[in-house]
Amino acid sequence: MDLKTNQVSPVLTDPAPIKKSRLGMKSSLLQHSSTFIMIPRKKPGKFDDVRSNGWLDAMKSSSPPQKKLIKDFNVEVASDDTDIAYFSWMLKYPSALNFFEQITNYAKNKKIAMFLDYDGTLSPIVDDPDRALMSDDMRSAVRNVAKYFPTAIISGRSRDKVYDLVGLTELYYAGSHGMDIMGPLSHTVSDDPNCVESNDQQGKELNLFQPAREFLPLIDEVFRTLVENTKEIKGAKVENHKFCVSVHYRNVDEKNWPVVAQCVHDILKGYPRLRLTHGRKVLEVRPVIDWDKGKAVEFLLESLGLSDKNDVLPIYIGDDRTDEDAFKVLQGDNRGYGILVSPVPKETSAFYSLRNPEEVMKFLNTLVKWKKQEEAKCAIDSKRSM
Ligand SMILES: O=P(O)(O)OC[C@H]1O[C@H](O[C@H]2O[C@H](CO)[C@@H](O)[C@H](O)[C@H]2O)[C@H](O)[C@@H](O)[C@@H]1O
Repeated sequence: MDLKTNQVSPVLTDPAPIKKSRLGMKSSLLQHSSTFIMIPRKKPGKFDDVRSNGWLDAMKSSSPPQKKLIKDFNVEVASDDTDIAYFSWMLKYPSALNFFEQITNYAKNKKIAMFLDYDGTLSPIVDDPDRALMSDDMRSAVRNVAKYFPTAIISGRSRDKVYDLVGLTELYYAGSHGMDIMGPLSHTVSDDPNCVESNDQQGKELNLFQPAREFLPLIDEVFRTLVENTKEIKGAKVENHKFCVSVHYRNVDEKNWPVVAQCVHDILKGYPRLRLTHGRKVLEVRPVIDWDKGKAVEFLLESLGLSDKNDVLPIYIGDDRTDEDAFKVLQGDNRGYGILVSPVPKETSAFYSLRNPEEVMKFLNTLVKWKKQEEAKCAIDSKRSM
């Protein structure tokens, strides 16, 4: 198939709706009663495309500001209006730490499956994506969680990159927003032509699922074009994540954000089979296929033999817009818990919240401690009944 010349609409932007003219009409000829009023057509401005399609608004709102927390006797004190807004938002999305008992009451006699995003969830957000390292303490928290619950990392980064950063063999990894999954061997999913048997670094047999395989040459081509066309924009950085491309503008002067947006927009016009989504100060170019982090969660649950079961509780922890697809999947039919990591109020389909990666670590450690206690109780009970 010629992936460049398909009829699909050129770009789907993620968060912001396409703005029509105030009257919802595209034409500059507005009909009024039976007469026509001529409105002079405005000369197109340099960045009209990215202004009118909402990209710039989405870019401006794409990452919460960093805020200092005041601590007083271990109690966070509302320092300003932002804190008050956060606390009232938490009434709708309570802290998974404060509501830990409710979570474990529900999880009793259920099998928890843990899904974790990487950036902003396991590692703090930093200026240089290559320096987004997770702490050793976080690594050991994730390792312990994986001892007790099937655990997968689902990241926007390439699978290899996220594996290098996490470095744990006990987990499953899905890169490129779920378009590159190394999951358990399973007969129910292996019939799909995009699924092949493979081996991980340790030689363990696994299933490799890559639903956007045919897009590889196209992604590579667009990556090289983006690198070339953004090279004059100070601070812009382009990453190749195999099945998607990230264009970072975190380190670009805000006055040049329209230049970044327009550049990506112009390139995408030539690739109708690719689309744009927004992440935290990053524009993400990916194939127009019906696949996202939510679909990856469903795929992994199926591969693990944990799909459609009442005694399974999937938990997904993530911080970004792309994680919302996974939250929605868990929200549907009350299947499981999405936990949004955010220090500021955000519209979300998650059920609970955590403020930052430190709280994520605390949550994971508390979960492991609870599980150990449950197992110890079970062991005592079964001894008594012998
Ligand atoms: O799905 P994720 O694992 O959360 O990956 C999403 C993107 O994460 C990285 O970018 C983000 O984190 C960087 C490091 O803290 C930060 O500099 C950047 O502004 C954030 O957008 C990664 O570099 C992207 O390619 C991922 O798509």
